[in-house]
Order: sequence, then structure tokens, then C-alpha cells
Amino acid sequence: MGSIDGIMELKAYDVEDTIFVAVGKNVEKSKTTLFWAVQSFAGKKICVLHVQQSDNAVSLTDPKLAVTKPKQDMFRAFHELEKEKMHDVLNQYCLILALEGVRTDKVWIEMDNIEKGIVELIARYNIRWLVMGAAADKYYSEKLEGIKSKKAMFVHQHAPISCHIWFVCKGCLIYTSTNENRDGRKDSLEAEVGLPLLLLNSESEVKQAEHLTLGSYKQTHSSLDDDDWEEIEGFNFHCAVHSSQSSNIVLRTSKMVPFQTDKEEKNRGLTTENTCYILEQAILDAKDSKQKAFEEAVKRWKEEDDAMEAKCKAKALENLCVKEMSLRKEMEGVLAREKEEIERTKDQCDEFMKELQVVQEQKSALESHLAESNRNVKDLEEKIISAVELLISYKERRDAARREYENAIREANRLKKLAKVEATSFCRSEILEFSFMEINEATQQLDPSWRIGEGRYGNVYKGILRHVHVAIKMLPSYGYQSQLDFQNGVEVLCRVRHPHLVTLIGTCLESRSLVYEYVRNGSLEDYLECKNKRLPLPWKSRIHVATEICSALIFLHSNKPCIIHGNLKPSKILLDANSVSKLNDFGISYLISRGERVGDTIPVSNKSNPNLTSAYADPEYLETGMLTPESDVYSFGIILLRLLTGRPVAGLVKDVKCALEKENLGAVLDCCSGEWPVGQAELLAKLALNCCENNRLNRPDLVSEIWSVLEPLRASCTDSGPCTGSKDLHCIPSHFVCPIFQEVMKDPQIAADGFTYDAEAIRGWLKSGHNTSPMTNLKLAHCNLLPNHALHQAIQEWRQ
Ligand SMILES: Nc1ncnc2c1ncn2[C@@H]1O[C@H](COP(=O)(O)OP(=O)(O)OP(=O)(O)O)[C@@H](O)[C@H]1O
Repeated sequence: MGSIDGIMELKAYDVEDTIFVAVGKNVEKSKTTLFWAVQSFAGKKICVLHVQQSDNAVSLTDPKLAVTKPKQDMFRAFHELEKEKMHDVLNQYCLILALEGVRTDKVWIEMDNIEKGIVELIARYNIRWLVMGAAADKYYSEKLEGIKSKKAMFVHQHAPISCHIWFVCKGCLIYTSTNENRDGRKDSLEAEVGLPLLLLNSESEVKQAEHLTLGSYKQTHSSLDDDDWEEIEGFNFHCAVHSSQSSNIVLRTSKMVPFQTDKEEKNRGLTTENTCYILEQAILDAKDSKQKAFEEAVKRWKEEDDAMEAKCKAKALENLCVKEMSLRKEMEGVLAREKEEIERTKDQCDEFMKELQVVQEQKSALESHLAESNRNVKDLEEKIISAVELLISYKERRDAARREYENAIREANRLKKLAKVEATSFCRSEILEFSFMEINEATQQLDPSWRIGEGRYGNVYKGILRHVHVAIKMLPSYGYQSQLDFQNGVEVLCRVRHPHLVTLIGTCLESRSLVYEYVRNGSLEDYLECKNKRLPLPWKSRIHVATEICSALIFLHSNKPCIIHGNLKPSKILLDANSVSKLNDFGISYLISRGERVGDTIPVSNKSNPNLTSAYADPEYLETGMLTPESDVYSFGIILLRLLTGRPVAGLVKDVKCALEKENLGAVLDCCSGEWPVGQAELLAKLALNCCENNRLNRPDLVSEIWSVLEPLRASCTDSGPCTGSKDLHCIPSHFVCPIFQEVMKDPQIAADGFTYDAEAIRGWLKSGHNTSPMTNLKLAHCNLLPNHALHQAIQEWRQ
């Protein structure tokens, strides 16, 4: 059961006096039914009764709608709309009826079933008078006599007999349900209509008269059709509704129905005709106005219905719109999230693409690297194969080398034994090494006043090293690259000892300097140039010098390995206190250049060799850069020419040649050297020119051709008596000269090495910490000195 709206207020006496009009959802039908009720029951209270099927019932009875929750909700929403709509409609009905002056009430009730609901309501509230639709308007016709609607049929059959029901269709009464005809009997129209009239007007007489008048009128005016009569009846009912106004009409009508006398029959007939005419006109007017009013009302209702429907639709649309908006917002949110997600995915995709590109690049790089590696592997395999082959061949060679090595070892051992034997016979010279501090001290910190010469290879200082007068040659730092090579070179030169070679005493590896014995009388150049007021050398001394230098060259060239001086000139020939000549700077080119020896020739860089610009230099060497023993022969020839002539080098060969050719050698001979014996001078000149041959192969051999000439010449000079000039010095017997001081000894003492030294010199040597021989460099057996009385005596005698 549903809720009841309004009916609870109705009281029992109200029910007696109230006409209930059952209305449904069909507004058109309901209006015509209501309109009929209003017209038919003027002055009565009308209660509009609407029974609606509850939503619960519908949802339960319709399994399709009950399937899902959203569908149920949707149905409920529509049901609510329907309810609202019906409420509005009922309110409208009530308003219209109130305007018509009818007292109204309304009842809203929800039931499981409409027809059952109506029946139940009738029973529950003892409803006495009910108007309801008989059929839909579309079924209406003049011939329609029974109830068509199933609901109406149900109510007709099941309603309590106390309830009187009028079934109406399209504003016309179709059937009346009374307690008499509930079993199916049908009464006449007059009987049906009469009951409400009786009910509605307590003044039954008036009603009766009115009813009779209408019946008689109907009979007399058989020309009027049924519709007209209906309208007349309607008009009558209308008058009844508007009771205050209609009372006049009723009264007037009542006046028209008096019980007449026979006398007045004729007049009365006329009056009746007039009245009928007026009535007919009134009916037509009423019909017309009624029709118009009805059309107007229908039109208005239609518009109102349309408006209501539009309102409902608008509301539904509004709800839908709100829902749509929220849905849209939701969708927009989802869309935005989706969009963000897509953007993120897109970014990730871009990053992946980039990474993919990098990976692809790396892949291609790796592939090319791999291909290269494969190629390298192939190459390496080939190399390994060739290396293995090489290894096999090297193994064979190694075996051969091993055999050679073993032979060489045997040979070396044999040579070692030989060398030991030789070492005992030779004066072994071990290099003396000095520290730079010693060199510095010896030269007074390289004092310029202690400098005695300035060569292209560096400055030469005199100094006293370990009590011995020495000449220190400071070599440039260039030359041999390694210290070891320099040391080895110096060692070779140190071992070379000859009376006409300046002795190389030692070296300072730190400063790359060479320490020579000091030769105090200057160079041949000084004598030839008469520097420092030196007297020119006599021709015999010159022959001595030439012979001595020749012997020194023979010694150097015969050395193993051959030592080529390479820079032979008068400044390299030093004279000691006894005018004994000594060749200086021999083998220096080995310490400066890096040339590899090829037999007896040494390739020496033209640039590094100072002799390059020298007039004493071998022209062939200048051309080829190859230093040969013959290069020294060429330089020796120039020196010979200088000794003969005393002239400068430039044009010397040419001049001497000319002089010889002209047999006028005397013209070019140095007159300061005394009177040269012509024959000997010519011999020397020819020898010298021979040495100066451009082609080295045409130059004379040192031993067989030069020494063989010079030695007899020197011998003849010695035999012919002491030489002039420095004769005192030159005639000192060499064994009178101290090997250390190079002077005639004052107090000769014999050392453990068997050599005789001046007492002062040898004691200084020993005091400075030496325990080796100054001559042999071998360790002295003891430091005791033994006076050489015999020599002392001889020197005394010689002095006297
Ligand atoms: N052991 C020595 N004893 C005494 N004086 C020496 C000694 N060695 C060199 N001198 C002096 O030093 C001078 C320079 O000699 P050095 O050999 O250095 O140069 P150079 O012969 O004049 O020219 P260069 O070597 O450049 O061709 C010599 O002329 C000589 O006077």
C-alpha cells in the first residue's frame, strides 16, 4: 500500500456528500471526466482521486527493469517525475474547479495495482459516489454502450454495492453502476440520470418538474436529435452547477411547467411554442458558447500539458545535463590524465628512440670494430705463422751462433792469456780521473789569466794537479753521446804513450775535460810566428821537429786501432824545455765526432771538424768527409813547407812548386832559420810537395818514403855538431830530464818502478796520495826512494 494524500481528512458525512472522480495519467480523458462530473453534480464537493502504481510494484513486476541497479534507479527517477507531473496536474484540476466555484479536494495514493486500489479505497472509506472513465476517448462513439476499460470493468465488478458509479467517456455518461445492476442488468438512461439529480437537489420537486419538463419537451420536439438533447441536458446540468444563477432558470423552467386549464389550452400552446423557440435559441447559444468554452479549455489544457511536459523534459534534461556535466568533467579529468600519460609515453618513446639511435650507432661502431678486429686477427695469425717460421730459422741460427760463441769463448780465453803476458811487458796506462772540484782548484776557478790557449774545441788552462803541472783542455759537452763512449775514447788515448806525443794523464768526466802533461815552451806555431819574442828555430831543429813528428805519426798510425790525428798543424806541435817536439791533441776527433771507423778511415762530419777550414786539411777529406792516414800525410807536407819557408800557408804549395821548377828554392826558404843546405832543402821540399798531392794515393808512405828521408837528415844534423839557437836545451840527454817536471833533474831519485825522477817531483807525487808509478801507472811496491848517484854525477859533469 502506498501513501494517501488528502483522503484522511475526509469525514463520514463528507463522504456522503462528496463525488469522487477517479483520474489517471491520461490528462485528456481525465479532464473530460472531471468536466462531466462538475457539470453533473453542481453544488457537491468534488474529490479528485488519483491512484498510481507504486514504483516498488513496477520494479518488482517488471523483471527487465529489476535486472540492474542503474536501470532500477533510472526507473525510479522517471517514476518521481511522473509523480511530480501528476501532482501538478491534480493541483491544476483543483485550481480549475475552484475557479468554476466547485469545492474541491484531491487524493493521491500509491497502490500495487490501480483498479484494486480504487476498489480498496471505496471499501475502506465507504465512498458512495464515484465517477470514472469507461473507455479511452478514441473508443467513443454514439453506439458505445458498455464499459471498455479493464480497470473500469474491474471496479464495476468488485466495488461494494453501496457505491454508485458513473462511467464516462469523452464527457458523456456511458454507463451507471448501481447496486441493482451490479449483476449485469442495464437500466435506462433516464433512470441513471435521475438518480444523481435526486441526490444532488434536496428540492426533489423542482428536480422532478425539471425532469418531466425535459421529458415532455423531448416528446414534443422530436425533430431535435440526440446530441441536441444531450446539450440541453448539459445546459441544465450547467445551470445546476452554477446554482445561484441557475436557480432562476430552474424557477423559470418551473414556471413553464404549470398544470394548465383547458380554457387556456390554445394560448398556452402558443406561449409554449414561443417559449420553446426562446429555449431553443438559448440552447443553441449555450451550445455554441459551451462549445467555445470547451474548445478554449481544451486548448488551454493542451498548452498547459505541453508546458508541463516541456517543464518535465527540461527538468529531466537539466538532470541529464548535470549528470552529463559531471560525467564530462570526469571524462575531461580522465582525458587530461590520459593526455599526460600519452605525453609521458611520448617523451619516453622519444628517449627510447634516442637511446636506440645511440645503441645503433654503437652497434655499427662495434661491428666495424669487430670487422677490423677480425682482420687484425687474420693478420696476426699470418704474422704468428711467419713468426713461427722465423723462430725456427732463428733457432737454427742460434744453434750456429752458439757453436760460434763457444769457439769465440775459447778464442777469447786464449787471447786473455796472451793479453796477460803482453800486459806484463807493456806499460799499462790506466786513466786517472779527476773531480771537477780538483779541476776548478787547479785552474784557480778557471781564471782567465791561467788560460794558455783557446781552440775550437774549447779553452786550454794550465794548472797544478796533485803537484804536477798540467794543461787542461775543456771539451765541449757535445761529441760522444754517452759518458761511457767518452770514457772509452779517453782510455784508448791514455794508453798511447810516445816520447813525441803529449801524454794524456787523465780526465774529468764531470766537465769533460782532458788533462795533459804541460809542455812549457809553446807551440811550433809560436816559433814560426816568433810570438812572445821567440827566436826562430834553426833549420837543424826544424829537421828534428819534422823527424820527431813523423815518428809520432808513424806510431799513431801503426796503433791498433789506427789513430788518425785529423787536425795536424803547427799549433798542435809543442816544444818542451829541451826543444823536443811533442804532438798534441791526437785522436781528439774520436772524442768529438761519432764517426764509425771503416778500416783505417773515419767518416768525420765536415761541419764538426774544425780542420775543415784549415789550410792544412786534406782536400780529399774536404770533398768526401773521409779521414784517412793520408790526410795526416797531407797536413804533414804543409808543415814541412812551412818549416822550410816560414811563410804563411796561403799559396805556399804553389810558391814552392814554382821555386823548385825555377830551381830557385833558396828564394822561398826561411832565411831566419840559418843557411839551409841546398840539397837537403830540395829533398825536403820535394818530399813536402809529394805529401801535398791532391790524390791521397799519390802521397808518400810515412815509413818507407818519409821517415826514410827524414831520419838520415836528422842523423846528419846531429853529427854535424850542436845546433845553433837553442843548442844548450836541445843537447840535454833525455835521461837527465825528470819525467814529471820535464826539467834537468837536480836530485835524481830512483822510485820503486825503476824510473828516475827529480826528488822534489816524486816526493810531491807520493805525498799527494799516489801509490802508483807516474810513468806506468802500476802500483808501486813501496814508496821508498833511492838516490841515483851515478846520474847525479853525470848531470853535474854535463852541467860543467
Ligand atoms: N799540453 C799543453 N802544454 C802547454 N801548452 C798547451 C798544451 N796544450 C795546448 N797548449 C796551448 O794551448 C793552445 C791552444 O791549443 P788547442 O789545441 O786547444 O788549439 P789550437 O791548436 O790553437 O786550435 P784548434 O784546436 O782550434 O785547431 C796551443 O797553441 C798551446 O799554446
